[in-house]
Amino acid sequence: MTLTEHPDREALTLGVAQAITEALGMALKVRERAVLCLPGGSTPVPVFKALAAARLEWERVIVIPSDERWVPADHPRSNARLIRRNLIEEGAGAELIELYTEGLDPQAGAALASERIAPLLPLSVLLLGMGEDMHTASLIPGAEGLEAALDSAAPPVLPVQTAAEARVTLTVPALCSATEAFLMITGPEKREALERAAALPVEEAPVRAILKGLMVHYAE
Ligand SMILES: O=C1O[C@H](COP(=O)(O)O)[C@@H](O)[C@H](O)[C@H]1O
Repeated sequence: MTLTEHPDREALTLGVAQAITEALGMALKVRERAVLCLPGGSTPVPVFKALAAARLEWERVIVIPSDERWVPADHPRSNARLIRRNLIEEGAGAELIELYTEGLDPQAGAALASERIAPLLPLSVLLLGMGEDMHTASLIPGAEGLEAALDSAAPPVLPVQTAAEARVTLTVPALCSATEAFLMITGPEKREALERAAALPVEEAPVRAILKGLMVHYAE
């Protein structure tokens, strides 16, 4: 893991967007279609908007969410909706592959999402966020299904259940397939949490599972 500290959040946004643009450009030189995996949450939204202005062959890029709440595509908590509104509809003409399927429960939905995602692996570029509880994607401490999603033989997508809601998440082997992987965090609480994670069991600090080779970008 490497950590780049940016002077402020604007510099962080520009730095992460530039790093992703360069990584996607490299991927498009060696693959017909590049696969970009993006998180939900509030932190990456400015990056999505900055990326939308990047001069890339977006029609050759496939975007997938790193995880999803089990809610319809137009729900305010949908990560796919967040990506669609702030990246695709802002000008990046990429194809968005959703993890959610209407009419299926999370178990069946995750199995179908695995079938959609498996042929797209390895990921070309991965951007992740992290919560102060050291969760990343929907690898959430204490969630039902976490152990299975951490397993190195897991399928690409699995369901996880928290006390609050049902979710699906890309699993550790799918996330770790990425050629270039970035983690974007803001605020001293998240930085301290990331530092603490290295000494904790992975079940308590799931972000640990993806730290190898990860490029962390941080601003206060
Ligand atoms: O629940 C989620 O939270 C994390 C972190 O979100 P943030 O608002 O603290 O940036 C996010 O990375 C993940 O994709 C999302 O589903």
